[in-house]
Amino acid sequence: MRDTLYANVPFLLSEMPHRYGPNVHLVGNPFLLSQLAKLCSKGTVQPEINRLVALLYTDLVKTVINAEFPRKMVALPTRMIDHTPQGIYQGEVIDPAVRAVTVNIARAGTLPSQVTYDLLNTTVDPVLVRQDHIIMSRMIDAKETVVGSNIGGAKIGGDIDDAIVLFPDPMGATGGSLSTAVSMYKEKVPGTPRRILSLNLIVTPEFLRRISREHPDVVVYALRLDRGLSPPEVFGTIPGELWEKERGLDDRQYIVPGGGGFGEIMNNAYV
Ligand SMILES: O=P(O)(O)OC[C@H]1O[C@H](OP(=O)(O)OP(=O)(O)O)[C@H](O)[C@@H]1O
Repeated sequence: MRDTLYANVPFLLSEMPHRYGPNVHLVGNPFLLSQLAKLCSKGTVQPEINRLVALLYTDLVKTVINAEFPRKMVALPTRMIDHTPQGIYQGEVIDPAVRAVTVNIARAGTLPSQVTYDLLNTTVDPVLVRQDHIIMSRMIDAKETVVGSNIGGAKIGGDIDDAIVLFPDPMGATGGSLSTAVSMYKEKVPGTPRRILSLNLIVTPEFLRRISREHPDVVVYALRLDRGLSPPEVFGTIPGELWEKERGLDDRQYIVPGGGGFGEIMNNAYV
């Protein structure tokens, strides 16, 4: 007789309520919000910056694996099998036979993608895990307003058929970078992905609007929603209720309250 206790393990994601639709998940996690607040504050410099980014992504990726990755039933003998035939764990584990591709959106996405890649390699069969690289930058006009995103080069290591494709990028500001990257995959990389996931530390309502319009199939997991420049009537409302009025970007398309340009602070390069 086998114990079915772990045959169907629930995973309840702690989420902030919102009205952005079912493909947006605003993770509710006080520990991570504390670490993120530290990361965003003025006195935090390297090496603390990268330590915090790595810590936050380690947790966010685990959350996403729990919520999104398929599972399978196993019967794995434990060390006790030498003493008793009952020494077998029977229950669910993350299915190791799933393809996963993490995309490094250089530059702020580089460390998050490396953390994601390393964690995926310890969770599913490493043969099925890949990291791609895209060099991207937001283009600005003479007034320093962001006018689009430009791909300067890419190393794509194969197709994405049936793969879970992850885009771990700290800031979702205008959504231009993610939208351009996802479009490139859809248009130029062969195969139909199983799922496309965006893993962000901070997103804006503007980012969510653009992604949900241009790529409604993308599922977003974010640790924080920033809408600090919204008119007063927005504050206190459930996020997304007054979506058209919500504003998280300043005139230079930086996130408010935000934490500065993460590509800049992580690389100590203020261009
Ligand atoms: O949603 P968007 O408006 O496209 O902005 C977000 C992009 O900007 C940041 O990157 P980083 O500072 O590395 O790049 P940048 O030079 O393009 O700002 C961030 O990590 C995103 O990649």
